[in-house]
Amino acid sequence: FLGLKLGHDNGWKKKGLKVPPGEMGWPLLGETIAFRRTHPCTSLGQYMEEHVQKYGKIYRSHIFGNPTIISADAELNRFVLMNDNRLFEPSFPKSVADILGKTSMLVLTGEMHRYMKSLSVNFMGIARLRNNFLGDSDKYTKLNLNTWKEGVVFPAKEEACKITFNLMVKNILSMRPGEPETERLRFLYMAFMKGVISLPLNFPGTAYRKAIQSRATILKTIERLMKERIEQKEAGTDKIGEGDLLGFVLEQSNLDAEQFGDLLLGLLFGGHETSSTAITMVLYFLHDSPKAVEHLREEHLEIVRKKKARGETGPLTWEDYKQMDFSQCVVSETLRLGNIIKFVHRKAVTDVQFKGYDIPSGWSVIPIFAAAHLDPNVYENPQKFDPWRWQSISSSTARIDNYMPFGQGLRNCAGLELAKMEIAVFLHHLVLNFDWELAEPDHPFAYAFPEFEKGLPIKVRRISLVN
Ligand code: HEM
Repeated sequence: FLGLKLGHDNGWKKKGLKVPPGEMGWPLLGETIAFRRTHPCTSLGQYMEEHVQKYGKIYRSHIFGNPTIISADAELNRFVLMNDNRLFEPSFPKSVADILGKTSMLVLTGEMHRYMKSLSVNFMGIARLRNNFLGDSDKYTKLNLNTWKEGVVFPAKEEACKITFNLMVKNILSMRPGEPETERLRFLYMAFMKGVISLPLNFPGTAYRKAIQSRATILKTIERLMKERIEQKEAGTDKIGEGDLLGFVLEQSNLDAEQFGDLLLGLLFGGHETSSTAITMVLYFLHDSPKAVEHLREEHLEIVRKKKARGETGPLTWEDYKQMDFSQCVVSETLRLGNIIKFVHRKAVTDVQFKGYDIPSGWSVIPIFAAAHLDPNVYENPQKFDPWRWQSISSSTARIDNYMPFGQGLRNCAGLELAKMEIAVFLHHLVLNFDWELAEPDHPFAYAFPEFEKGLPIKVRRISLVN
C-alpha cells in the first residue's frame, strides 16, 4: 500500500485550514514504514507513543500514499465512526477493494452497504445464534479439542483457525469439516487472505496474484453451488432451506453469484482471522493467569452440575451460555489487551471540524482503538490482564468510546455476538478438559492482523473434572 505520490498535497495551507500538528515524512513514503513497524499488540508501539508525546493525541502524517489524520483520541474515534457514510467513508486502497470485490460489505457505502449488512446481521441474529451457531460451535470445538494429543507440541493458532473456519463454512454453505470440498475452499481462502494483506504486486507468483486467482476459483465454486441449490429447490429435493446463508440469501434476496461470493468472502475475512486470533490470545493470556483459569473452572463446572441436575446430557444450550458471566469478562479483557483490530481506515468526504482542528476533504483518518484500551487514565494498570476489572467497571471507563474492539455505528462488527459466543464455548471445553503450557516463548505482534510468530506452540495435559 505504499504511496507513490511524488510530494505532499499542501492544498490545505492555501485554503487556510488548521490541520493538526505532525510531520509528513519522506516525499514518497511519508511515514508508512514507521507506522507499519511491528510491535507487541499489548502496546501502541514506539512510533505512536513518540508522536502522541510530541504532537498530542490527534496528529497529521502521510501514510499509505495519503495525507492522514491519526487519532489516539477516543472522542474523535467515536465521532468518526458515528459519522460513517455521512462525513466519512471506508478507504481501502484500490488493490484491496479489487480483491474484496465491488459488492463486499467492507468497501460498499450507502444503501447497498446497509442492505448487505442487514442480510448478515439477520443471518447472525439471536435466534440463529441460539438455534444453529451455538450447537455447531459446541460440536466443532469438541471435535477439534478431541484431536489434541498430550505431550505433543502444536501451534494453537492453527487449531483455532480450523474451529472458526469449519463453523463459518458449515453455516454459510453447509460444508462439513474434513470433506475434500471444504479443504479445497480452506486452501483457496488462505491464499485469498494472504493476498488481501500483501503488497499489491500483480505479477506471476506473488501473493496478490494468487489471491486474485483464488477469488476467481471461489466465485466459480459459488456459482456451481448456487445453481445446484436452485435446481434442488425446483425439484423439491432441497433439504437445507434457509438452514445456511446460501439458502437464506436465495429466499430473502436476489443476490447473484458474484454478490453472494463477495458476502461470503467478507464474512470469512471479517470473522475467521479475528475470532481465531482471539481464541489463541485467550490461551496466551490465561497461561499467565492461573487464578482466572481457576475462576473459569468454577463457572463452567457449575454449568455442568446444573445441567446434570436438570437431567441434560446434550450440547451447551442458550441457558448454559447465559451463565458464562466470568467468561465474558475474560473475553472483554482479551479483546481490550489483545487489540485484534488496532485501527480502521476512513476518508473524510468533506472538510470536517473537530476540537478546533480541520480535517480536509479527501484526507485519510485512522482511528486507533488500541489507544483508549491501553490508556492508564482509563484502565488502571492497563498492561495487566485483569478480567475481574469488568465485574466492577465504572461508568466513565465503560463509556462506549473507551472500548471499541468491534468498532461502532453503522459499520460496527456484524459478528460480534457470534465472536463472543465462539470464544466462551471454547473456554468451556478448554478449562474443563485441559491444562496447557506454552512450549516456547511466543507473543502477539501487530502486523495487518496480530500474529504470533510461531503460531503459539503449546503442550497440553488432559484433566477430567467432569465425570
Ligand atoms: C473477536 C473477533 C472479532 C473482532 C475483534 C472484530 C472486529 C471488527 C471491527 C473492529 C469491525 C469494524 C470495522 C470498521 O469499522 O471498518 C468489524 C466489522 C465487521 N465484522 Fe467483525 N470482528 C470479529 C469477529 C467477527 C465475526 C465472527 C464475523 C462474522 C462472521 C465478523 C464480521 C464482520 C463484518 C461483516 C464486518 C463489516 C461490517 C460493516 O462493514 O458494516 N466479525 N469487525
